[in-house]
Amino acid sequence: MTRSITLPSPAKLNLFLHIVGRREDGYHELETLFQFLDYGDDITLRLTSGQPGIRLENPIPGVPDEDNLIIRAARALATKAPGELPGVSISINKRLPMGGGLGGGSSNAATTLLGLNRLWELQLDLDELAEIGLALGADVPVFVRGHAAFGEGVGEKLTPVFPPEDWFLVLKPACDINTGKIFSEQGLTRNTPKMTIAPAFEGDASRYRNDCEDVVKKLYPEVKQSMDWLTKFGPARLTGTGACIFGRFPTESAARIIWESKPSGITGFVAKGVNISPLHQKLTELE
Ligand SMILES: C[C@@](CO)(OP(=O)(O)O)[C@H](O)COP(=O)(O)OP(=O)(O)OC[C@H]1O[C@@H](n2ccc(N)nc2=O)[C@H](O)[C@@H]1O
Ligand SMILES: Nc1ncnc2c1ncn2[C@@H]1O[C@H](COP(=O)(O)OP(=O)(O)O)[C@@H](O)[C@H]1O
Repeated sequence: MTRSITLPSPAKLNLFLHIVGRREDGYHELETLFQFLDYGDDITLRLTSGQPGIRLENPIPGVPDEDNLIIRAARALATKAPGELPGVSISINKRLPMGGGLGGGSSNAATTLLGLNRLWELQLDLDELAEIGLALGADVPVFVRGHAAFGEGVGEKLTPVFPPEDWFLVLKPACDINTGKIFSEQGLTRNTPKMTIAPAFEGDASRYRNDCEDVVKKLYPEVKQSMDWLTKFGPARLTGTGACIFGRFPTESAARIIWESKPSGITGFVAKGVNISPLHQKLTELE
């Protein structure tokens, strides 16, 4: 039996994000293109047979353990086990900014689900894990399935796509944005027409956008400033409901040159877009 495993928990970008309607429960219906980045957190899961229970060795400041998506995912998975499970000790090396629109919490949940499914030898398939994930957050299923995808509904209806694996400069303006606040804004565009076919790529900037961008720029001048700066070098876009923005580049060095000239006070990183999640790449290597 494997006793310990360290797995990546990558970021996602919403290469575009359209709001095409609203459900009766108030949730917004989206059309979005998800691609992963080869950059993110790492999670180590270690079985502790003599010591039952689920423990997080390094809690995330500001996130109580009961709310932490790692713990919530582990507990949700444990309810699917037929009998007694060995205990597990979990630690996280957090690199992704929280509340940045990079899906860090959702990715952590997916990595925990897939990792513990293997360590606990539960043999749940991806459909079952995606269903457990969806109850934790709308972005969890795409991380569970691990392929770049056109997402519909709240993001749970996924069609695999193959956008080009370009390089991205991701900037994190110095503000925290609450997803619920953006979706409750009056001025938000909620009536973008639905697409008839799943687009494989968002190359044509005039057709694809992020519908949250105008509202976010108005409410958070930090985002507008970063966007104005990045736009000098090419098209820039918001991911999710922000706060992170990104620019696309054909090579790593092209992205790094711009990164090195960034104004002081902005954090961020350079990473490659990938269509197979680094989590799934690692799990395949371990087979
Ligand atoms: C917008 C997206 C796009 O990938 O990413 P992020 O910016 O969070 O990374 C996601 O759909 C985020 O989904 P999820 O992570 O489940 O959102 P939550 O933070 O739980 O949502 C907080 C609140 O926002 C509103 N909400 C969220 C998603 C949605 N499709 N419609 C909504 O109206 C709901 O009021 C919800 O209670
Ligand atoms: N393991 C986790 N990592 C990050 N955030 C978490 C985690 N568990 C719960 N959260 C909560 O989820 C919120 C959204 O975080 P995150 O998923 O990183 O951003 P976003 O949804 O904007 O992409 C955080 O502000 C935090 O309160």
